[in-house]
Amino acid sequence: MRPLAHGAAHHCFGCGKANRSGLRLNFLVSDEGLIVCRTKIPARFEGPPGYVHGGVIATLLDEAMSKANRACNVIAMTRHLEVDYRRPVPLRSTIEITARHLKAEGRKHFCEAEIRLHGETLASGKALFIAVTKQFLLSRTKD
Ligand SMILES: CCCCCCCCCCCC(=O)SCCNC(=O)CCNC(=O)[C@H](O)C(C)(C)COP(=O)(O)OP(=O)(O)OC[C@H]1O[C@@H](n2cnc3c(N)ncnc32)[C@H](O)[C@@H]1OP(=O)(O)O
Repeated sequence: MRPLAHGAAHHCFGCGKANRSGLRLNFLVSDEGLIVCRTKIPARFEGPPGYVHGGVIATLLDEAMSKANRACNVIAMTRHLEVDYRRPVPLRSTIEITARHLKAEGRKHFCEAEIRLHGETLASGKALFIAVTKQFLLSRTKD
C-alpha cells in the first residue's frame, strides 16, 4: 500500500488538510486500486450517544469511493449514493474504510465501500459517480 496523493481540494470536509473542522482522512492505495483508510472518528461527529452520525458514515463511504475513482485517474462527482447501516459505528475506535472502483460505462463510474471494525462490516455503500472536467469541478472556487 502507498499513500494516495490528494488533489487540489485542500478544504474538502473529508480529506482537506486545511479544513480544521473536517475529518482530515488519509488514504492508502494498493497496486490493484483498493483504497484503505484507518481512522478514529472524534466525538464531535456524534449521532447516537457514543456512535458516529449517519451523515458522517455516508461521508466516509462517499469519500473513500471518490478516492477509488482518483486512483483510476477519474475526476467525478457523486450522482447516486446508497448506504446500508448494518451496525452502529463507534466513535474513537480504529475503523477501517475500504473502497474499490467496480466498472465504468462511459462517464458513469460505479464504486463500493465498507466500514469495518475488528473484521465486522458495520456499514457498506454503493455509488454512481459521473466524470466531470477539472474546469467544471473548480468553476466555483473563485466566488
Ligand atoms: C482538481 C482535482 C480535485 C479532485 C477532487 C475530487 C472531488 C470529488 C468529490 C467527492 C464526491 C462528492 O462529494 S461530490 C459532491 C456531491 N455531488 C454533487 O454535488 C453532484 C451534483 N450533481 C451534478 O452536478 C450533476 O448531476 C452531475 C455533474 C454529477 C451529472 O450531471 P450530468 O452531466 O447532467 O449527468 P446526468 O445526465 O445527470 O447523469 C449522467 C448519467 O447518469 C445516469 N443516471 C443518473 N442517475 C442514475 C441512477 N440513479 N442510476 C443509474 N444511472 C443514473 C443518467 O441517466 C445519465 O446517463 P446517460 O444518459 O449518460 O447514459
